Amino acid sequence: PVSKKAKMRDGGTDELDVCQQLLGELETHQDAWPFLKPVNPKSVPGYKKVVKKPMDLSTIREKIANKQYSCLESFTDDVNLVFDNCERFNEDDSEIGKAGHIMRRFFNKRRAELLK
Ligand SMILES: Cn1cc(C(=O)NCCN2CCCC2)ccc1=O
Repeated sequence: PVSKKAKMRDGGTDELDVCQQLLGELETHQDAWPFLKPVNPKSVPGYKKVVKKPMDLSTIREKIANKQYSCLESFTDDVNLVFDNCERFNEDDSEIGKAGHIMRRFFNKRRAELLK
């Protein structure tokens, strides 16, 4: 049977390259400001109780560095968690709620483009 290692394609962009490319584009997006660092539960009343699994772009950056993502799918799950948490806690027409929708649309569009 083909070993897992054998799946690596020399020189081709593998899944990890796609994750790093996508994360870089998310971090530098003008509407990324609510998502760059973990939400500070002291300065956001109710957040700790409401949001069971906090996630943010700096934590995702750290998980990539620590090789904690096995595939693009596990990376995508954490990115979606950022935006799902945002929808749960913020009104759609709030500044942060609007930023979350913009960022999620941007992510899905760029991911599809990079996988084509
Ligand atoms: C994702 N999210 C973020 C916040 C938030 O206030 N983030 C801090 C944003 N500030 C920008 C410059 C310093 C910090 C609140 C609710 C929420 O769902």
